Amino acid sequence: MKKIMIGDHIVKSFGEGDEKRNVLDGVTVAIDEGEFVAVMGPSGSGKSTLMFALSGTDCVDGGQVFFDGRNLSEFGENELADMRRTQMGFVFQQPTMLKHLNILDNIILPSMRGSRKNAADITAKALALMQRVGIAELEKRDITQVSGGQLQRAGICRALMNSPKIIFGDEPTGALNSKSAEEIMDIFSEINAEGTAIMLVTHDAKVAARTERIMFMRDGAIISELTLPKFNGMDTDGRIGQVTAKMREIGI
Ligand SMILES: Nc1ncnc2c1ncn2[C@@H]1O[C@H](COP(=O)(O)OP(=O)(O)OP(=O)(O)O)[C@@H](O)[C@H]1O
Repeated sequence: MKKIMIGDHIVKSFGEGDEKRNVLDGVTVAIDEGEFVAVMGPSGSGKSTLMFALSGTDCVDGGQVFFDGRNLSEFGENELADMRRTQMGFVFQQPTMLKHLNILDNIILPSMRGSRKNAADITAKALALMQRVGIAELEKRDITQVSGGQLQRAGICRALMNSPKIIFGDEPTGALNSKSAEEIMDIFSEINAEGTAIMLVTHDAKVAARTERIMFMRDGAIISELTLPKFNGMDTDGRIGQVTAKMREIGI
């Protein structure tokens, strides 16, 4: 299977002089095309830092990162930003949206920038995505007039606008109630079933149990992994049980 993302002995440090410490301490990780992975670990173990390093959002202090076969260090700053915008999707705990724009405009705005596609095509794509995730009727709504779950669906639409090869999600269900979280995970499962790789950082065993490989981090290193069959809607409790048992075993 071709690797879409490779991190080879990534080192990332913060601080200066005596205060300097490695938040990622030589992490090696590879994600297959179309794979669905989760990263778990205690607060401060380096999960988000790993995600930012792999996505080229932050530069690394050591090691190398490859996306789709290309070393990120070969990219200029603009090219890297362009690649992130067109080939990667990002979903955060709280989608950052502009208050003076409605939901639809927030979804299409990043795609309008520097795009060769015309505005009508971009809008049509956004409306199709909104339909798909169940928020079609909210296109003209203000972002303050929708629920957290609806806003997160809009965030997912925005992330999908350019048909990315990989989606990075940092606690995408962290601010949602359990029903909304499950619905959002259903959407991620669907997106993954269509071939998009997904990497989610999560503290939630229920979320991780929907993926097919969980990397467990502690102190800037991946200390263990758990692989599961691709989720097909069955045996949810058994999968959650496996994740929690593994967490207990490694003391997370
Ligand atoms: N820009 C920064 N400057 C200095 N230290 C940082 C910076 N970003 C992260 N850190 C430190 O790096 C460590 C790892 O942070 P990171 O956000 O990756 O952890 P995490 O595992 O995602 O935690 P959480 O589950 O709480 O989100 C933490 O100790 C954090 O304080």
